[in-house]
Amino acid sequence: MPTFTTADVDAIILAGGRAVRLGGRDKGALVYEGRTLIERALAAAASASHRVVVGDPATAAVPSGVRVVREEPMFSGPASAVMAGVDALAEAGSTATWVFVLACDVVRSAELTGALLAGAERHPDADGVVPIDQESRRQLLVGLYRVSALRASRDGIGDVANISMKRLLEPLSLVELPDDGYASADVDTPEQAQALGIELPATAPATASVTAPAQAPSIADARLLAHELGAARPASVHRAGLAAAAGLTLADDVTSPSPVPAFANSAMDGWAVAGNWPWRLGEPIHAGDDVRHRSLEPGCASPIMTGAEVPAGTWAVVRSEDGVVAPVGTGAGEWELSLRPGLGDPREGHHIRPAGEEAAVGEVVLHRGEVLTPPRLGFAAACGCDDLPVRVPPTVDLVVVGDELVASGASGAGRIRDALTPQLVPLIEGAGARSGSVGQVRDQTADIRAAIERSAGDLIIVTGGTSIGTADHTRGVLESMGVRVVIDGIAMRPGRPALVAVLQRGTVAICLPGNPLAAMLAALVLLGPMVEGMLGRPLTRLPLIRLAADIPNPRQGSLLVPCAFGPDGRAKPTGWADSGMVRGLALADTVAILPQGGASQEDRLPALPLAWSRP
Ligand SMILES: Nc1nc2c(c(=O)[nH]1)N[C@H]1C(S)=C(S)[C@@H](COP(=O)(O)OP(=O)(O)OC[C@H]3O[C@@H](n4cnc5c(N)ncnc54)[C@H](O)[C@@H]3O)O[C@H]1N2
Ligand code: MOO
Repeated sequence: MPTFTTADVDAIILAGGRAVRLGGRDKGALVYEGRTLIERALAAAASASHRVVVGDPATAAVPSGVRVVREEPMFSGPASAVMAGVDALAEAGSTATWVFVLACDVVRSAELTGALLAGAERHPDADGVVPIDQESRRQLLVGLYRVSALRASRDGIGDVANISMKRLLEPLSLVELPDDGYASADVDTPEQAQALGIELPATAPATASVTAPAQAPSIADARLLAHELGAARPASVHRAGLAAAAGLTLADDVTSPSPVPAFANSAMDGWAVAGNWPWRLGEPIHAGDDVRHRSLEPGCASPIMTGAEVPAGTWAVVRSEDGVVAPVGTGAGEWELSLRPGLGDPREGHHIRPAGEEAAVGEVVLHRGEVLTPPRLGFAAACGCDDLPVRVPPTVDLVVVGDELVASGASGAGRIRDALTPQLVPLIEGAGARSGSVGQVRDQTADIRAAIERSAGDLIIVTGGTSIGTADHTRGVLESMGVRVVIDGIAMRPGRPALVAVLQRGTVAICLPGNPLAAMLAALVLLGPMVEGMLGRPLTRLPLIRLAADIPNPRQGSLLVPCAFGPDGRAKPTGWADSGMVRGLALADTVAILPQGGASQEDRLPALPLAWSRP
């Protein structure tokens, strides 16, 4: 039983921030999947007792009955807006214990509200529940908070204008709710809006071409964008036999065609027994025997093998080491079974695996989006499945650009051995995609364009030529092809100049810088999430690691550092980590993501996992 009902819960929709990165547009009025962001947030809190929007009363379009209030002073920040909402709810006569705070730009908050309520029910002493995203950031603007705790915090602080949400929530004891699917992500940039298909009214230029200025997304945002872009691709589905399905992704939920186990069976070698002992011994039962026409009479026992079906009437199974068989009376060829001295009567069902213990007929046993691991294939077989609905892995074509590159032998005399193809092809396969055509092309606009146009892949990876040198043509080629750019640079080094664009025919192109470490790091950020999206898998959460020593990062954006784990489990830089190098990553177990400003040994840092390395 819920400890509180939704009548105890109000909602504050935050819709009044200055959307600076969106060119100052009114975020609440943007339309996602047919509804404005304010409408979506209100719908996410549809069951709330009272709902209030904190935004601009002059422009916010809300249904009748929903109040719009404004924080004082205007634009004094989210904490101030939340408390304006709390006051407005009290004025409206609400006495609810809990309040949802939903920023309208968290377009998928509806996916979280149920879990937030459940979290508050599970933790009755908590002051709030907040999602924690894949980069271990608390998403405070899509939370459920105890109203009295918010008020008490404000009373302690005094003026909440321009204080952070973190500060307002400091005294609250919050429970974290893992948000594995990025449902708590907000729409901050034109790229994110575009990736979601949100049209931006023309108050400011949206990113229309490769050269349009755009803010480089963080690694977290780049992963999210790549995943969303992948997920937007139409799914291709087929049925695969179990052997062929290994490692593929389920396209649909799978229900069990039979109960597991299909029949009640013995968990031990011993005797099936019925009634009181001593039991008279009957015919043995072997695994595979059909016992539908047999039944065990009271006072009888049948020797039974592990896994054999127990006949009707069986009370329990006695293990072979727990029973003693002796001739009956003077020994007329009949035998009886007794329990060893000191053992109590068997309890009903002892050592019997009941039918349907693991799965019932028709029960969903495997879920859409799950990868078919060896144990899941075994489970599918046990359920009686012969083939499964799976997603067809996307094909990824690789175009390696560079006049100087050679495919074999040593570098020298202006020739550089191609060090990317040998690592990108297995990276593609390891991500769950199929490697398609692999070709090297010259630094010529026409050649690069022809390679991209020829590709029949679901995704094209182009390496090299992303920079601004006279021989760097990749950007120009894309521009001339009228692509839609989704990512133009990632706020990280090495790997900053990566580009993600959607061709007019809908195929996605990932352009990686030519420097080998930069290319691999950008590929590690973008490729896995994009393929996960294409396969209908959730976005993998980044693992958290600890450093062996502090590492500074005085420059802008994240610094990516290939590291090896020491015996103490701490990550130590491998060295050889300049953008043009290849050795450092070859020695690495993980890649630490250092935020701007650096990180200390105390921090738990997100890292790019390397699928081939030990954890
Ligand atoms: N004036 C500026 N120059 C550069 C900038 C900049 O901002 N201003 N950015 C630098 C950064 S950061 C990177 S990363 C690189 C990106 O370069 P490109 O994507 O244009 O790549 P290329 O010029 O084609 O090659 C760079 C380097 O990598 C070698 N390479 C290329 N492909 C391979 C391969 N398959 N295997 C091995 N090595 C490869 C190539 O020979 C060059 O040495 O630009 C900086 N410059
Ligand atoms: O970003 Mo470049 O990728 O630093 O080397």
